[in-house]
Parts: sequence; structure tokens; C-alpha cells
Amino acid sequence: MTKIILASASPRRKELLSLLKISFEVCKSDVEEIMDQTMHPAELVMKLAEQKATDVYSKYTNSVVIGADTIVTLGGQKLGKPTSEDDAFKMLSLLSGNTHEVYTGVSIQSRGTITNFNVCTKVTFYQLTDEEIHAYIQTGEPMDKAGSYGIQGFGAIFVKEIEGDYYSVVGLPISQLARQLRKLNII
Ligand SMILES: Cc1cn([C@H]2C[C@H](O)[C@@H](COP(=O)(O)OP(=O)(O)OP(=O)(O)O)O2)c(=O)[nH]c1=O
Repeated sequence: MTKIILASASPRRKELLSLLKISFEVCKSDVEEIMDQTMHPAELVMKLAEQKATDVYSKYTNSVVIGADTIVTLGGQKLGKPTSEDDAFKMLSLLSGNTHEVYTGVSIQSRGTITNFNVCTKVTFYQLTDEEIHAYIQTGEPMDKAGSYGIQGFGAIFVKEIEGDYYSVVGLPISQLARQLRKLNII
């Protein structure tokens, strides 16, 4: 059996991949993520996912390696993880009362072949007050998440509507990933 490795430090991705009831290991990549504002978000998340997977694959060439990347976009602007609490406040103010996209890219590297795909989900936020945003930042939840919120956590109360794959917003489009892994005869 070929070893499957998740090239991620994200506890959410580990939890989501566990839903498939397959055995896998986790090995985080050391790739520095560069937010290229000129690239299409769908291309960018696949490129970053591929960089993470390639980095780990180079150390475990006999394995199947899965990398992923998530970014939020609003009106053509790309939002990654916040660099500070002020940055988180700015992002959440932008998302307030608006619909944004969450792009997650996935890269599967196996036997010298690379398979990439991306999933886009639309999320609409209720109008948020400054007090609500400040209180949310105080929970610490936004700081390691693209767009400064976690739909799976306290950030859930901001969400009015979602169109697309919930799991992709959390960081891993698990149904599409399972289908790809089956197609590639990996699971
Ligand atoms: C929008 C959103 C993002 N996120 C998370 C998913 C990703 O972990 C993170 C985006 O950062 P990423 O750079 O995609 O991932 P990461 O640095 O956490 O992990 P790694 O690169 O090692 O795989 O934001 C949520 O958990 N919930 C949400 O609702």
C-alpha cells in the first residue's frame, strides 16, 4: 500500500481527511506562501497547493502527497490570513454585509504525476457591528484563517448564506478529493 501524506499543518485539514477513514500521515511543508495579486484566485490556490505538495513529495517520492490552499476574495481583492488584529478588523469589515468567494486548491502528487483542482464557494455575511468584530477578534479565532474567520467556529454566526461546498470553506473539499483519489486508484 502506498503511503498517503497530507502536506499540511492545518488541524482542520487533518480532521477532514480523517473523514475518509483512510490511513495517512501528516508532514507540513516549509513553502513560503506568496499572495500574487495578479493571478486568478483559482490558479493561485492550485499553484500554492502544488508548491506545498511538491515540497513534501521531494522528501517522500514513493508516497501520495496531498497539498491544499485556501484564500478568500471580495471584489477582485485576495484575502489571506491576517497579519495583525487591525488587518483582521479590516478584512471582517470588508466581508460584513457582502458576498465573498472562498477558493480552495488541492494538489495530489503520485508516481510522478500531478493532479490539481479547485473549488469555489460563495459565502454571504450578515451586516456586522464594529463591536461584534472586535469581540470576535478577541476570541483569537481569526488569526490563522484566510479572510479572518472560521465558518466551523464562532464565525458561523456571521454567515447568512452559503452556496457550494462547506468543507471547502473549512479548508478541504473532501467529496471532490475522495472522487479524485478514487479516479487515480489511490483509494
Ligand atoms: C474561510 C476559512 C478558512 N479557514 C482556514 C483553512 C486554512 O487552514 C486557512 C487558510 O490558510 P492556508 O494557507 O490555506 O493553510 P494553513 O496555513 O492553515 O495550512 P497548510 O498550508 O499547512 O496546509 O484558513 C478555516 O478554517 N475556516 C474558514 O471558514
